[in-house]
Amino acid sequence: MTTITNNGQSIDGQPVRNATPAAAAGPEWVAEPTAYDAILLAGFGGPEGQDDVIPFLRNVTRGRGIPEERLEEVAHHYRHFGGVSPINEHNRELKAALEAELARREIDLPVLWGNRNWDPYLTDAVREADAKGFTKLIAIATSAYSSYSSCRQYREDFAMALDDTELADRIQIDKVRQFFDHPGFVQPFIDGVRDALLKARAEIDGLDLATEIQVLFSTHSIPSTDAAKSGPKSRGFDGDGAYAAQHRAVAEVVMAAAEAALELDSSVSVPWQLVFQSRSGPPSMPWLEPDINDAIHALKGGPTKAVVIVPLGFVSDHMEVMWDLDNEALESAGEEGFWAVRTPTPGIDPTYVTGLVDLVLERRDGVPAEDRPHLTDLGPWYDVCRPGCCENVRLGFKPAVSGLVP
Ligand SMILES: CC1=C(CCC(=O)O)c2cc3nc(cc4[nH]c(cc5[nH]c(cc1n2)c(C)c5CCC(=O)O)c(CCC(=O)O)c4C)C(CCC(=O)O)=C3C
Ligand SMILES: [Fe+2]
Repeated sequence: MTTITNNGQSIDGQPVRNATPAAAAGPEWVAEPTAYDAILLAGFGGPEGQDDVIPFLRNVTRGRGIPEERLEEVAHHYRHFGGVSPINEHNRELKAALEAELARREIDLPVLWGNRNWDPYLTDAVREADAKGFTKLIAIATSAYSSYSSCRQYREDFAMALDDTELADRIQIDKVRQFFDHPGFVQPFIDGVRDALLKARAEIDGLDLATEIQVLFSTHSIPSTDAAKSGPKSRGFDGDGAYAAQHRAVAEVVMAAAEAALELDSSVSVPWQLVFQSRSGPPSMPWLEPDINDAIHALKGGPTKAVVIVPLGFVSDHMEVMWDLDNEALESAGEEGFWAVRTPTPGIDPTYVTGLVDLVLERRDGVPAEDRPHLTDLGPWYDVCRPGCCENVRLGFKPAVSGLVP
């Protein structure tokens, strides 16, 4: 078994990204305690009928140079499910679960919900906040890692919503830290990998966990230029930036915990790799690789009999999980004759929901860094993003909230 590293050791043949551990990154990244009026649950948004599909895709891809063929392909994924993404329903359920958890803990914070790309929009949530007299919002974005698409774009869209509603001088939106290594987010993945390994061992006679199974941690591919810019410059991430380093560090933690739960001999480590999915953009533009399907086909001819697919980059079973994993990746595994399962996303797992409430409270109360739960050396992540953190070189500078002003 390997340990979490920041110091250039190799993890299962994958290069390790050098970076300053959070503890050494300076004390200034914990924000002052703040008396918030409400929580803003910020979702991606998705279509809820055939007529929504094209307008939704236009919203997502505005100004992004996504080829027309890719849009048609993605529209087909949605059409296959009646034009409905389950993501809005997931966020309704998450909102209800957060409200129940807040009530249980007697915390008086209403939850407002708004999406980046579909109704209800962030502008609706901001107007609702104003109508109710709320001026200080703490946002939870349904996205755990650092990158343009998974962090900064939410912050830019908050700024845009405040601009569009002309409420920027009345309403403040802060955002909880990226929670990739918060135990509430990680525990459901640990449980899922443990259960999958137990199932594989029970169903495949004489399975050798040290050689005959591969755990594939899958996340959304992003353009390599976005990956390189993910995380603050001062932390010194190289290569594919904080985005890749965070996923690798979390995967390490998940594997170590799952192996411990199976009481494997300490000499046995279960093979795993980080893979990417759902690439778009023109073929000429480099995105993070390997693609999950290529990675599965590459296992052909080796000792692998079984694959465990872990949707590490996602918080719920939305379209990227239902189509790209449950449809395509499981089919790729079938083509190679591999036994395969896909493990759950956090969804509304009570551990995850409790963790999200804890993330809000640590901001409200200004909990010091040393008391903040985190499972990797890379965290606990920043309350307030640094200038240039997760910037998008293709789209250029756009104003964002919840960060230091350059
Ligand atoms: C890192 C990341 C996450 C994880 C973090 C997070 O969750 O925020 C994520 C989530 C999601 N992505 C989603 C859907 C789409 N993403 C697209 C396009 C893109 N995603 C990107 C990155 C990410 N995406 C990028 C770099 C692009 C290229 C265009 C651009 O630079 O923006 C496109 C356009 C067509 C296409 O190119 O595929 C669609 C339709 C849905 C909703 C699913 C549903 O409806 O159930 C969800 C949760
Ligand atoms: Fe996406």
